[in-house]
Amino acid sequence: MDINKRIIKHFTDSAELKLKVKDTLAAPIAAAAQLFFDCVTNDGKILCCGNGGSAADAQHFAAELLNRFEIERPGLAAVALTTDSSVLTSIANDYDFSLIFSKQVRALGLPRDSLLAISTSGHSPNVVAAIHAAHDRNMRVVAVTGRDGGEMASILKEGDVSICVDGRSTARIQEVHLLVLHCICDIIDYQLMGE
Ligand SMILES: O=C(CO)[C@@H](O)[C@H](O)[C@H](O)[C@H](O)COP(=O)(O)O
Ligand SMILES: [Zn+2]
Repeated sequence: MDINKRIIKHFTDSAELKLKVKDTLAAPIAAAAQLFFDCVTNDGKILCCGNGGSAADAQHFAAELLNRFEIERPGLAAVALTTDSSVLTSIANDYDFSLIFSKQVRALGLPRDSLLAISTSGHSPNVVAAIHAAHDRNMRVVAVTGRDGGEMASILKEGDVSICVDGRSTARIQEVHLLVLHCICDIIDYQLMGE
């Protein structure tokens, strides 16, 4: 395949996956936006985690809530658990990499807070552990996953929200995840400020 054809296939595959899942994901995306809206308007904060590209997504979402998305509004309480290298390296060094997020959730999480847990496989042990920690802290969870949702989808509780992108490629799933997170930002802004 020549390079131009490869590039066009990436664009086509990405657009096709977005169109394939849009109807199925509309309801869970709306539910996630409502959960986070209720959280941040009741003195709660959103803790966000994921690995690799999903760590970038967690940071991207936290920045758009804490600072701004597309309109002017008050900053909203969201924190990425992926950014403090001292915290991350000390937990991984002294305990285990699988605990880098859950230890932060146990230390920072309150029942009025919520967790955004992102994983394309749904199987990353540190994200799974963060969900268990959030449940132990009586927090609600929004799981943004791919494929069949993996272990993450199976451990969610009543009141949590599962947004599972039915795709096979990690990159394509991540591209839908970013759109999902932008939809959530837009709905929260709309609920707060109107058109
Ligand atoms: O961005 C990419 C691939 O597009 C990678 O960095 C990817 O996020 C990493 O391999 C992650 O460790 C994958 O973890 P997960 O999505 O299965 O939880
Ligand atoms: Zn990537």
